[in-house]
Amino acid sequence: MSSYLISNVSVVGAAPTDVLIRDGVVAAVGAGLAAPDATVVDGTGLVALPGLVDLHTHLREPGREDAETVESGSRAAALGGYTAVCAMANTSPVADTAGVVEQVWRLGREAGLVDVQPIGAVTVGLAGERLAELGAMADSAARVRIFSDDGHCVADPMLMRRALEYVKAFDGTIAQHAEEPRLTEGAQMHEGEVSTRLGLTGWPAVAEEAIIARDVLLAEHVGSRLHVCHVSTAGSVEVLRQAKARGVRVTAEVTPHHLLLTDSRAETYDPVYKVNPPLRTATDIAALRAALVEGVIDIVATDHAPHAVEDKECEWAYARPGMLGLETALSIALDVLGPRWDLIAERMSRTPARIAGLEEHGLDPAPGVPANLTLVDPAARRTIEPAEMASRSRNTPYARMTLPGRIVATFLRGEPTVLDGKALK
Ligand SMILES: NC(=O)N[C@@H](CC(=O)O)C(=O)O
Ligand SMILES: [Zn+2]
Ligand SMILES: [Zn+2]
Repeated sequence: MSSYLISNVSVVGAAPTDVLIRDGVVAAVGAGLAAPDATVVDGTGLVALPGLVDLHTHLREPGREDAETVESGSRAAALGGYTAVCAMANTSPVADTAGVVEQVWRLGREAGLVDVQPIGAVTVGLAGERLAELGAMADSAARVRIFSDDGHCVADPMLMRRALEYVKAFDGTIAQHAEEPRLTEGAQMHEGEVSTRLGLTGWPAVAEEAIIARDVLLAEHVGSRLHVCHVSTAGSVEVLRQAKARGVRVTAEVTPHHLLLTDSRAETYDPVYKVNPPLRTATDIAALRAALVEGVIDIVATDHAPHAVEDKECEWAYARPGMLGLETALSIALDVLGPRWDLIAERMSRTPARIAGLEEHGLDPAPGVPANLTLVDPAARRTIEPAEMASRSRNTPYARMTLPGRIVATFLRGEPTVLDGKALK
């Protein structure tokens, strides 16, 4: 295995030092390290972070390889500074058996760009009727610990209770897409002033908040771990705050787009802004940002949702919801939070790794630690060009926006997956 000496780099915002990587682990951290055999990577002006971990990624394989594959999504992730991603189960076939989660896990190993940790479905076919074989997925080579019907809500409270109870045996987590389906029938965007003006059916905040309120009570009742996907409203933050104050075992994520973009984007009728849950208001954004800083929201997760051109470049009502996220998440976080590196490391690497149980990830560079890390140039600014993205899809809401920060290099177990801003595989 090779050795790399990252010189003069700021580790999570601290004063510049050197980081020596050897045999897949961090061998030493300190100023003035000498290693004649090592390849030198000039870290001047760069910040080293523990490799980012995404708890919510759609890779579309199996089934929609035209939109994304495990390999193309892994490349997008590595370019975004990620060393691990959790792949959502709403593929075709659905990842509701040991066979499918093992296939996704194996494809991730073969691509070798990030660790791909499959998430298993909660219910068979995401149909919300009976539990999938959670135990078999947990025992499989993929060692599934997070289960989610994401894209759909586990709306039946009895099924949700059973799922929470079942995963408690192996300290698993149910990740809920919180959307009361009876309140969002035909919904096209956030229910509010803009939807009224545009005449589009609204997706009210209460459809999310009602499910989160129910689920934190269920999780409390059975003593299980609940994770709330893509929290998008100020009211959800208040429900989470109360639950956490009571000691409920709940964690929550917010996406980069819900921290930055408002429902006024729908005025363009450009379906690139159509997403579930929908873009909300400036008031919601302010509450989400504050909650993320405070820790009421634990992590940033991308909800990277690639869609083929024909599913996005059509009339708003027919377009599929979802937007790309992996290649822009760190830039949005930097834009929203500023250069608060410890906070960024906490919300985008350490805590998501802990929630997912990925023990080799989310660790700051220190001697003996697996060398999963990313180097960021905080001074760089780049203009987002959809055609230049590694994803097979083009549905980024940031096209032609100039964003701060650039990923210069990413290391997975001591080997670079990205160098000079370019993927090596
Ligand atoms: N976020 C979305 O709008 N879409 C996701 C599903 C989901 O995360 O709910 C997708 O799979 O496309
Ligand atoms: Zn979802
Ligand atoms: Zn999703």
